[in-house]
Amino acid sequence: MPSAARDIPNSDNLSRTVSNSFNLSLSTSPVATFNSSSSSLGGHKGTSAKQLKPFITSDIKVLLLENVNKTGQDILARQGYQVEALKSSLSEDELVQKIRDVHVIGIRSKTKLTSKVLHAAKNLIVIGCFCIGTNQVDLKAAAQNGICVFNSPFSNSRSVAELVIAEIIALARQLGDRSNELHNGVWNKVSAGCWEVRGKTLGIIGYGHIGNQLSVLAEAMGMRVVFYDVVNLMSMGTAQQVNSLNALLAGADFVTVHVPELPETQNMIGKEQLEKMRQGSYLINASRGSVVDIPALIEASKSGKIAGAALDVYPNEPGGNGNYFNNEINSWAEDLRALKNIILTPHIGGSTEEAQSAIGVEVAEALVRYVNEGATLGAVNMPEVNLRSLTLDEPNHVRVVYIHKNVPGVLRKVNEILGDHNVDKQMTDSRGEVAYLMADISNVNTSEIKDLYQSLEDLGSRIRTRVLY
Ligand SMILES: NC(=O)C1=CN([C@@H]2O[C@H](COP(=O)(O)OP(=O)(O)OC[C@H]3O[C@@H](n4cnc5c(N)ncnc54)[C@H](O)[C@@H]3O)[C@@H](O)[C@H]2O)C=CC1
Ligand SMILES: O=C(O)CCC(=O)C(=O)O
Repeated sequence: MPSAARDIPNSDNLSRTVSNSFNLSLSTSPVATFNSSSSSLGGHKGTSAKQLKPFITSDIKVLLLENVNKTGQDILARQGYQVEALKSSLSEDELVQKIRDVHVIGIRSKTKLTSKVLHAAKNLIVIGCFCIGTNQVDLKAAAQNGICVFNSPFSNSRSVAELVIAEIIALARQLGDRSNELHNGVWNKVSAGCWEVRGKTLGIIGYGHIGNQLSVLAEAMGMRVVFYDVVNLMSMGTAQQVNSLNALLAGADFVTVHVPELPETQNMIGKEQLEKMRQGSYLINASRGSVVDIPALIEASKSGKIAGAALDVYPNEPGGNGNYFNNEINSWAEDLRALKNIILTPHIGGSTEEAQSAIGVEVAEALVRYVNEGATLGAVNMPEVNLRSLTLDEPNHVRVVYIHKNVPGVLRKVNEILGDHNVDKQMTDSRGEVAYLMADISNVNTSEIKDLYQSLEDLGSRIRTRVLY
């Protein structure tokens, strides 16, 4: 346990030595939070004020699922938090049980944090998605419960782009089939239907972090690149933006999809779109399983319209390694497995040592900053609010974090409460229905902290109050 954790007294004998435990950097001492239950960091409304006490770092319970990289586990453990790391995901029912005591949860793409799970998560203050996609989390329900969500927006983009490059060449040369045949002892030296990629056109749907990287790599191999995106974007190299999905589908030899999972991207590539693609072209999907209609792809492959495809993502993905990918999980799985020149990978686009290590650091640091200092920089469901860290020459300071409903008149009431003290700095911002206020106030007597906390808790607009010091 770090020394700072030992320095932080309980609420019954708060002493000013607490000020010495202000966070100076992420790698040093943590800052305590004034809680609304003995094990929470500002629980849901309705918890008993009698149990108020500041947390010590070893009170913080962190649950990491889906084999979060050791870099991230170590950063959280070094803070003195209790870290439990599991290799697989958990089902909704298992999560509802397990998440009750947890303050911080770290997941990857498979764990579904639904509104039912979040409702059971009475102590949860923050979610770390150790990946790019955040579609697996009900972001709105999280915000409404005062739970901040972080992700890693681009640490695995390059890894995905490199996988797609490998797949473009592998599909063009039917590498998967030749390798399978020879593994089965069959020598089948053919050139029919095998191509160089030089001079071919790559169509990228969704020209974001991954699409950009891919664009550069594909041009370096002599491919022509066109892209379609809902936003007008600057092209990398000599890539050209086209103004419709249909134009992209009709003009590309290889089509690759890199859009987020959204209502608009559901079955974005279905029967109609596959019909618009060039005869003998190829489709790659490493975005989300909901984006491509797989039964339609199976038909297009059987008819020869599509010469090959690479899929890294699926509608229902097994929760952990070793589970079968068969018709019980997706009714078309066995049909898909039987097709020629279809590369099937188990959602490994971002699975490289480099990407996972970088994601571990990035997301764990964001979680620590949020738990210890209340900073929401980079949050995907809350406004971005930050104040410089408190320093040792600011004794008797308290940092107040107040997450509230974004309705008129709240700031006036909050400032009436804070106004009894000296407000040194304050920042507030809103995002949709939720607003986030952070204030550093000085000359606060320890005896006043409980009242300050309770006054904020009693406001009708309150979603979550935290007092860090
Ligand atoms: N297979 C894997 O392991 C991985 C999969 N992913 C998936 O890839 C997706 C894309 O990742 P990034 O490139 O980092 O995201 P990004 O957010 O940087 O780029 C997405 C692009 O798609 C565009 N877009 C959104 N809706 C669209 C629509 N309806 N039509 C056309 N364009 C649209 C956006 O404007 C944006 O330019 C992620 O959301 C995630 O689901 C990400 C990382 C790893
Ligand atoms: O492997 C993972 O953690 C998920 C990768 C992914 O799909 C993402 O980053 O969105």
